[in-house]
Amino acid sequence: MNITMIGTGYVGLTSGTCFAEVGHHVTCVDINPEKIDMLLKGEIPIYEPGLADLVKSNVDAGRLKFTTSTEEGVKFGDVIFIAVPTPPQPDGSVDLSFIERVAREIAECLTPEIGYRVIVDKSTVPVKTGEKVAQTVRRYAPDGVEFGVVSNPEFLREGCAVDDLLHPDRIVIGSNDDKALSLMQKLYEPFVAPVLVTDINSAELIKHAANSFLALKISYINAVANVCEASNADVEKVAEGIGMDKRIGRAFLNAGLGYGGSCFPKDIKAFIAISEALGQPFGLLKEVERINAEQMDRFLNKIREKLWVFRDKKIALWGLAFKQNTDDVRESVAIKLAKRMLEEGASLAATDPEAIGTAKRFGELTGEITFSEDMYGTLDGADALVIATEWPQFANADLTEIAKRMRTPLVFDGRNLLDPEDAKSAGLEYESIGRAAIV
Ligand SMILES: NC(=O)c1ccc[n+]([C@@H]2O[C@H](COP(=O)([O-])OP(=O)(O)OC[C@H]3O[C@@H](n4cnc5c(N)ncnc54)[C@H](O)[C@@H]3O)[C@@H](O)[C@H]2O)c1
Ligand SMILES: O=c1ccn([C@@H]2O[C@H](COP(=O)(O)OP(=O)(O)O[C@H]3O[C@H](CO)[C@@H](O)[C@H](O)[C@H]3O)[C@@H](O)[C@H]2O)c(=O)[nH]1
Repeated sequence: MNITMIGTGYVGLTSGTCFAEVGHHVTCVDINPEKIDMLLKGEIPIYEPGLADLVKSNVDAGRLKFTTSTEEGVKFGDVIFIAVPTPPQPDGSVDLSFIERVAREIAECLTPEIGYRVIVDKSTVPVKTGEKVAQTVRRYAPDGVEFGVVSNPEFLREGCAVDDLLHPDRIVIGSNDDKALSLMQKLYEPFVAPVLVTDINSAELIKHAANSFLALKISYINAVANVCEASNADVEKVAEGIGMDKRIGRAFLNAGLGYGGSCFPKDIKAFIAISEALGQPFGLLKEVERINAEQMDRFLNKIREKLWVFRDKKIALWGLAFKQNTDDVRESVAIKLAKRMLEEGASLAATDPEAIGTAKRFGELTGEITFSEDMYGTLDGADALVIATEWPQFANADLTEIAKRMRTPLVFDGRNLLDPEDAKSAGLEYESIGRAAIV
């Protein structure tokens, strides 16, 4: 089938490429000419394992194209996906202006001669957005145009997006239009995954409810971690023990500095705002947010207790990305932590396997900070090492080398990557989350 992806950001590029990979013909549209120029030159604007090769092979096979023209995209795709940003407004509610604009732009390019089009929302949007999209397209399109509107939320995780897209746990398709639903089922035929068909409102709600539940699991284990610390228990063992119950599962029970990234913080805020607007305040999610914010304060207190003051201390910071296997620093807890330590007068030597460039461009880190690709180099003369992102390189670090390089071998592990006994044997004074400190 012919597919158009409007918005060639993280979701548009990865999912457009995967649709091409399973045999569809895909045109990716973006209003950012620099991004499209890069892609036309064979450069990939984001770091995502496996993506560069997949883009290249599908471009070479003639199944994947890039353009800045929405009109070209609307003429091309029987199915037109919307994958544009849905950022938060200051009050937490969702800014839907990008979606509204795309709905108008699609409408203005539709003609009765083009034939039936399915307009699919892949962006994360509040329940009832599909109804608004349908109204907007109807209002701005010429008479006689035929279209259906679908919600098809995206569940990919950054860092393993290609695998998540090619082998999803489930595909959710929501629409009140039977013709649109049958085209969507045909589109997803090459994927081996259960397909859940719902009405459009339920599909939209599934996305916010799923992300909120995952964030709830993270805050839950972080709250448990605090109880573990107070009782000399080990949160890793507790997570294993509760996770072995199939009804609970071990995934998303990694205690740490809390969740960040471009999705969870904004989507939890959005779901709180949506529920409130519908007259159903969701206090539980406010508590999830509170616990998440508190994790950072608790961790900083832990460092403060040992260092006494941050001023004039050299701290090695391992991690800038919001999680492993990505160069994305949007809403990164590591960046927030770095800002707090810089504000208190520490000097930082930061490293990250992929996110140094994005962190520099992000521009939020000002003060005494240097960046280095050499993770051991950041330790020379350091008063403390702070681990903020769960990269495997950090988990597999040479502990003796860490101890050798530092001025005082104090390690604060915000992602529980190291083994406390191994750290102790290597001569490190080691603090982590929800595990008794080993001195
Ligand atoms: N990043 C993720 O992991 C992820 C996963 C699932 C869902 N989502 C959701 O998907 C949506 C997109 O997220 P993202 O991370 O891909 O965003 P992004 O910022 O990486 O990309 C969005 C792209 O849309 C383009 N754009 C904006 N207006 C446009 C227009 N009128 N026409 C054409 N292009 C336009 C921008 O230039 C940008 O390249 C959001 O709603 C997000 O919540 C994101
Ligand atoms: O046990 C865990 C798991 C994750 N995290 C943190 O949670 C955040 C989000 O991680 P993850 O969910 O893996 O990354 P995202 O790429 O943001 O993916 C989430 O957000 C996407 C956008 O909506 C959804 O599509 C995905 O299903 C959903 O997992 C990161 O800061 C992680 O460090 C933890 O602290 N503990």
